Amino acid sequence: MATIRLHGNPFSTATMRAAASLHEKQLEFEFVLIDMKNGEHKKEPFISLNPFGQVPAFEDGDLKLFESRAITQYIVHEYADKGTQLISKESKKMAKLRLWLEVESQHYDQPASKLVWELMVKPMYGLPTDPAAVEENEGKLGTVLDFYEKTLSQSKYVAGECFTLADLHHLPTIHYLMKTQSKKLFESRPHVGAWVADITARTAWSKVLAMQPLLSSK
Ligand SMILES: N[C@@H](CCC(=O)N[C@@H](CS)C(=O)NCC(=O)O)C(=O)O
Repeated sequence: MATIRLHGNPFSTATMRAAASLHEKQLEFEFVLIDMKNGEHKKEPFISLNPFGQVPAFEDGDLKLFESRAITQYIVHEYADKGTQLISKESKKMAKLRLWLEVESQHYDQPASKLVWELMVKPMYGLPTDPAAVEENEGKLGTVLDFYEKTLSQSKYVAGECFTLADLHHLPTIHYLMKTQSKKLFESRPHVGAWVADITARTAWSKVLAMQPLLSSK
């Protein structure tokens, strides 16, 4: 098998998303650390892998990809017979799964990522949090999570009774938001809270988090 390489930073949500799919699929891969503090993501050789200068980038033999959700989709299709089955062969189940991949990227991710920025990243860099942005995005995320609560009262995972790629895509932002005041948005909705507890307890996810202290010296 050709060497799989994931280029990124272990603290980046998009890198964590791609890494989670590799660990769920029990694939061996080489992690190439991109030192973002020194702007390695804006220079060669990384910029040839992602012209937009954002982590992660990915290689599998002669295939080169960027955009974390495109990377995970490739991994789950190419390695469908390995590790956790994260997609479905049934077209109706797959349609629902695709719908939830869209819900995550088009409705959930924007307020969730803004809250991660305001409540986790800005304080780390000594920048002031904007309370108005927090209030606005907590409101937006709460509305989105009301729909999740309804869905998760009818099925264990967002796209049905099995953990899928649609659940996995949420993990990085949930991980950071559960360390902030915004965790109340998840915990105050009982089915959402149970889903968060379930998906964050996965072995593959603990392997993603284990990449952080090991590589945090750079
Ligand atoms: N949509 C992209 C987003 C990638 C992204 O925003 N990466 C961040 C780290 S999580 C980054 O590289 N930020 C540095 C920058 O934009 O200059 C993906 O999912 O891969």
